[in-house]
Amino acid sequence: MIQLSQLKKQYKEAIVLDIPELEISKGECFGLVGNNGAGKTTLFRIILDLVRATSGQVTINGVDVKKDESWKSLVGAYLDEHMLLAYLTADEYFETLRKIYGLSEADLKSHLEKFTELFNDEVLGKKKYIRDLSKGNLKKVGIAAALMGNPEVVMLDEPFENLDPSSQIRLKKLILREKEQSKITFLISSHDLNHVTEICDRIVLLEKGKVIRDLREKSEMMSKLEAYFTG
Ligand SMILES: Nc1ncnc2c1ncn2[C@@H]1O[C@H](COP(=O)(O)OP(=O)(O)OP(=O)(O)O)[C@@H](O)[C@H]1O
Repeated sequence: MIQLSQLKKQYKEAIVLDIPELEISKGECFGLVGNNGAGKTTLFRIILDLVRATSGQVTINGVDVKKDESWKSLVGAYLDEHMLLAYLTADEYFETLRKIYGLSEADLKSHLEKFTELFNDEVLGKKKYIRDLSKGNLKKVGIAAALMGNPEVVMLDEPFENLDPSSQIRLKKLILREKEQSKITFLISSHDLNHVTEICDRIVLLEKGKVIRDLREKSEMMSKLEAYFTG
């Protein structure tokens, strides 16, 4: 589904990403971990063509993301609040996306119903601009937006960050449900090893831009990651 080849990103002298080969299969829940500055966000930005790699390429369903826009209809992403429209309320924002994605009002209603628990009555119908929402509620809006329009791939950068414990548990359930029902390919970066190992089938560990572990065996993910991070 997503193929990285000979991917390198360099800022002046510093090589911040160096991934010779990596394939993410359809329906996989792919977790990305690594310490601050390891290159997780840079990798997500390159996949979304928000940042250009110094060399190498990313393809989604065989399409080079920097040469063709067709992959964009398959992908939903929430990396940070810059992806939102801060001057709208959450309801106005979802309504705007509904029109962009060509969904019916009923489609939008049924999509947002999936987020009732996660929103916890703090997001919809509030007459509050997105810019005035708490960091956790901003994140919830971004995640709900990323999952709109039946994407085949959903990329979430640090989805658990700033969420209260109840919301973290609700989000985990929601991702697991979507993964089961919609066969979405998830790419999730996280510093929360418990959450990411619980929901992901595969964890890639980045260190200084390089893949140093590619863990697919659920039973040993946590121990291998703990061994690395306690190093
Ligand atoms: N525009 C830029 N100019 C120079 N260096 C950059 C730029 N963007 C990112 N970097 C560097 O690239 C490296 C990787 O950063 P990145 O944000 O991808 O890491 P990360 O794994 O997402 O970190 P964190 O866990 O802190 O979010 C860092 O050393 C960062 O300073």
